[in-house]
Amino acid sequence: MREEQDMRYAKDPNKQYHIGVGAEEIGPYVILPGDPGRCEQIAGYLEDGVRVGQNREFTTYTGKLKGVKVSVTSTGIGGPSAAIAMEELVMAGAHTFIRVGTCGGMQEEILGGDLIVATGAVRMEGCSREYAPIEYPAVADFTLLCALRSAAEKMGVRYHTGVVECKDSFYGQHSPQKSPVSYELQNKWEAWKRLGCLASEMESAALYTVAQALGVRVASVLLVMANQEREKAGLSNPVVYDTDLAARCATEALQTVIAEDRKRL
Ligand SMILES: O=P(O)(O)O[C@H]1O[C@H](CO)[C@@H](O)[C@H]1O
Ligand SMILES: O=c1cc[nH]c(=O)[nH]1
Repeated sequence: MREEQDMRYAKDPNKQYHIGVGAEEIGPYVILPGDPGRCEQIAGYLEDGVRVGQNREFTTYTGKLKGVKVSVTSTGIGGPSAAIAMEELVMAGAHTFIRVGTCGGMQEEILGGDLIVATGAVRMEGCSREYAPIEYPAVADFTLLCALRSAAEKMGVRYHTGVVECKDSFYGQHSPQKSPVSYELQNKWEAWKRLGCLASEMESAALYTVAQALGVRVASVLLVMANQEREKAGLSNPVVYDTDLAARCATEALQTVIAEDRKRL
């Protein structure tokens, strides 16, 4: 685990430069939503969750689960800001992360409202390449995956486990035909589908790769917002925006992991 602090650019020597919070305010376990607007709702699942920082796209709440400090920090959209959040949280002492996000389904059996527990992520984004050669796989932590799957089972919700695809252009996913490189986007999308990718989103590949580089644990649980493949096939396409199910799954899983860590450490 990385222990040194890199505070060269911090305006306040006790706070990380971008996320605007320091070691005192951060727990070792962190839930990472993309949207800052989701932090308060997720913090509602913590004991005594209070807002401890806000800077740019990074909003942070901290409270407790099973008596252990747990934080919620938003990462914004895309790999670069997610990587910054993770790097600074690790420098502030965090070691275990669960991303709670939204995604778009890619296989016809995946419905809006389902959960995806992402075992791995296709690195079609740019950020992870600055942490590991492209041959290196973006995979989630196995303990966290098991805890997320058990939590989803316990909740009795529809969920799927498998690989998600990550890219940098949201509209390249949804309107690839408009892009000058449509030939590449469309051919790759077809390949990801044939390879069984469950859903598309933007941060897991970077987070999984950065976590490997820094020696920390991460996994993602994602709410399927909609499925463009169902729409294309003329099937019903429910659209669900509320990520509460994914947040509940993440907090349930974290409680298990905290209890296991307590026994182990
Ligand atoms: O809902 P969040 O966590 O932001 O995740 C997904 O939603 C955003 C795009 O709308 C991207 O960040 C994508 O990964
Ligand atoms: O379709 C979607 C939904 C959420 N996030 C994405 O990146 N794509």
